[in-house]
Amino acid sequence: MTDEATRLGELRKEIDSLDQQIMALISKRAECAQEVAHVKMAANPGEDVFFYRPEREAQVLRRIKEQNPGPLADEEMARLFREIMSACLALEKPMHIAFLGPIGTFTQAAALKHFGHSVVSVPLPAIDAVFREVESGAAHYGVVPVENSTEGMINHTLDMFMSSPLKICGEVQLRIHHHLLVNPAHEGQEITRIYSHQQSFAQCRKWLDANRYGVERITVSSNAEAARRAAEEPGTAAIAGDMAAELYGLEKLANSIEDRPDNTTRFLIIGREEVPASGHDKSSILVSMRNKPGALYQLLEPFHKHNISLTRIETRPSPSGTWAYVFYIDFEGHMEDDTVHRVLSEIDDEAVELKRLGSYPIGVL
Ligand SMILES: O=C(O)C(=O)C[C@]1(C(=O)O)C=C[C@@H](O)C=C1
Repeated sequence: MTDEATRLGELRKEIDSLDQQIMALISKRAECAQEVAHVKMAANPGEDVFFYRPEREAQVLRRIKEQNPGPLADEEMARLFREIMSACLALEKPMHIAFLGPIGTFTQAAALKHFGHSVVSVPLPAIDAVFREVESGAAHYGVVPVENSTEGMINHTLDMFMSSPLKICGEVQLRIHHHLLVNPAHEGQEITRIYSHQQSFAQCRKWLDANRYGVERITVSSNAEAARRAAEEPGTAAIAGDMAAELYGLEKLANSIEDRPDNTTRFLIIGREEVPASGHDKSSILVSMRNKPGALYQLLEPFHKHNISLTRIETRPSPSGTWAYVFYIDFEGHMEDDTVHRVLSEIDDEAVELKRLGSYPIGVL
């Protein structure tokens, strides 16, 4: 036997033994999670038990990232534990997650990044359909896009919160890479049409102008739908991501064509329950003020006075017409915190309406 073969043999034996230990530990962990489920059910007989604990999951993943000894990257290690927890939770209760579909969209990728792959993910055709599915109890949680670093807010999602009773239970960010995709079976055909979602066209506008100027751009309902059409129609291409490319067997004619290299979309997790504090949280509110001079100052002053960091403020037109304008505000902290409590009661004194959309762990993955 060569030296290489001997050494490889030793190392593989060690890997086999480590795998066995990892498997035994994961199985023990899964048994623990099953026991957690029994404890939860015994303590709340006949009630709707909350098996999924977003604040606990955030704490576990943060701890993993902090204590990771390497050589695996923190994100990689957290991803592995994300999947272990997802599988453990599925033993407690299989989760149904509604997302803005169809299958293969970035929203599905965000849902799987946040919840892991042991959930049942349910594609729905529109943002309001995702809200309805969760409101009715048909899905445990929903995932919808809320903002993109290149294109700004997804107003439809913001506006849904004006009328929906749902809470924001989490957030997840996804780096968005768009590719120009074609069906390899159509090779040699001149591309005369490009399909994509309106947001993706906007995120790749400069690249398209520089590289495919004059080619007809056809807006469709999602990137996945664009990929489906490109797979079927010769002489067409799609702008979509990896998941859609894989799903429809498309090939990359050009890779990562987004105009900004940091192109990122933030998604919200919507659910029916409020989330307790995880120790590193964010909150969201909707506020309408009277249309008078100094209204915006009055709204922001309590945040400044109590040293609370705002992470976003957006203005939206009022749906009813009785509100002059509506502000959507994200800030650091949890509504259980004393300071946040004080800020909100000061705003409440001045506002026409204050709606608490929820407090949730700042995205870990
Ligand atoms: O700690 C709990 O409450 C659990 O149910 C266990 C566990 C885990 O696997 O760590 C599983 C699911 C929850 O979402 C959070 C954590």
